[in-house]
Amino acid sequence: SGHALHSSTEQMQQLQRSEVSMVNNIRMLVTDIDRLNNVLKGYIDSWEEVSELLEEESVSDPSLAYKLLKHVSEGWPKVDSALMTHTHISDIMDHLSKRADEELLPNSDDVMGASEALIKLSLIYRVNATALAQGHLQTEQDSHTHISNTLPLSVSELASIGLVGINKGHLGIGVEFLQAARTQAVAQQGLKQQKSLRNEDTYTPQKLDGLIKTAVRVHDHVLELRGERSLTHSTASRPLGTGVSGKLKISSDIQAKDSPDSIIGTHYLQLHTNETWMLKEKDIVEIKQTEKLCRGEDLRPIRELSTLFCQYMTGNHPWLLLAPFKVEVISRQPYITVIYDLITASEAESLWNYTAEGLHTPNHPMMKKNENSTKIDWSLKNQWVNESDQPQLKQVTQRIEALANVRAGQQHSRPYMVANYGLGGAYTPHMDTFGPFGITQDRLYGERLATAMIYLQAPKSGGNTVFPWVGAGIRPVNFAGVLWWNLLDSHEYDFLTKHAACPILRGTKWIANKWISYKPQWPGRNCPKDAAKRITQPNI
Ligand SMILES: O=C(O)CCC(=O)C(=O)O
Ligand SMILES: [Fe+2]
Repeated sequence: SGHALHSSTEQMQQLQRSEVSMVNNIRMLVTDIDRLNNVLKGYIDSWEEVSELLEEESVSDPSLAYKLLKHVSEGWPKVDSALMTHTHISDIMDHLSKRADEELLPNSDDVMGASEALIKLSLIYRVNATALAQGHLQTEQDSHTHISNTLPLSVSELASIGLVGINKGHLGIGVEFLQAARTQAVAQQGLKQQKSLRNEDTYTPQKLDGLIKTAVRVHDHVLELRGERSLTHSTASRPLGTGVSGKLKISSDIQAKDSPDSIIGTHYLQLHTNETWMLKEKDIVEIKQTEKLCRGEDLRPIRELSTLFCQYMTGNHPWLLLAPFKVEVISRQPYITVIYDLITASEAESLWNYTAEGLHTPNHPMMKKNENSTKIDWSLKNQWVNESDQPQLKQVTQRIEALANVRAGQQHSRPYMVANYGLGGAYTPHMDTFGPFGITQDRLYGERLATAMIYLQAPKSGGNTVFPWVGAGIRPVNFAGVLWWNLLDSHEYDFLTKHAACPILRGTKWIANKWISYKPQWPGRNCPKDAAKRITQPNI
């Protein structure tokens, strides 16, 4: 198995740095070998000139003797000094040959991971495959179309990505990439004929036509049978083939008429008691709402949005009277806030620098199964960091403690989880809690009462944190924290806190999570007066 380099942009940057130095070494090696090669070849040539004339007794011939002596006396010092470079050559070769043992190198799994990432990005941000082929990253975000530059993709790259898409069940995207490959192949065919070049691409327009025809047939069939989207597949909203569109009934259209645009808040909680809906519809709605939020939509009605506000807050802590935090209320129920400048730039930087060397693929206890067996998928690498390893974390904890009126220090909770996302890095919808369906728990500190998540580095584009059942999302901002309460004041789970990280489109995303545990809060907090009543606003 590989090192899953694609699941951490930090490790891909490390690879890029090492690649630059490796290629520089290879350049030096080639120069040294060329020089040695030339000198040795010159010596051979010079010898061959002399040796052609040489016969058994011929060194007694004065001119020949002269030539022989000159050949060796002038040539050998050059050979000798050229041979001196062999230590340099073997040093470089030594260095290069150790790379595979000492460094994480990508393999075909990483290329597959990168293809899947491109498919995921296309699906969620509605990337235009034809534009992407030509080096324009055209996406839909914040309800607008964004265009930026990227590298153009070749016919065979487009075709392989398209086939990965189809194999992974993303038929609409797959067909789009195959069509983009075909357009490119046709354009290049003309060009190649002009230059009378041989067509070396294995994907000819004819071959792609065949692939597209089959893929379109499968696409339309799946759309008819299964609809537009499930956890395991996606299609375009309309059939792609000609002729069938008339008789096709489109299930998502019918569904759209009967159900509200979005199912959020108490409406969702009411549906919780309906077992059939929970089994059949919940995951689809969740994924669709997550994807809308990732594109920057807000799913809530204006009447709810109009109750939100920003404010300086102290958490009633005297310490923070001097320097209150800028807090933005993202949602009142559940209570989700963004706390700006929760960490300083230098604290954030030293934390990710510290973590960069020790990143590893997390072993998520709920990786395989989660509530209703939805697969947890996260493309990130992480490390757990203690306050004693990074002393400035103590101050960060103190700020969280003061603002949220909790105990979150090293003796009251687990270390910070510092994570770096990968190519298209995302985290599918999940609760941060161990329960109610989880297989592990924290016997020492109890449930994760609240989550304080800090954006150490915000990606340039994509990577929002979204709450599909709240109908709200957060655009990451450098050094801001997001705080939410996973348990209600009645101590029950708040299912509305289910959240996801949208795939990163561009840039690097580093986060640090402090999970505030349940048990250590008992000495400092009152018991709930009314267990059945939701208490809307905890201390901040
Ligand atoms: O990165 C994000 O936006 C969310 C991260 C998250 O949900 C987690 O680490 O549990
Ligand atoms: Fe989470």
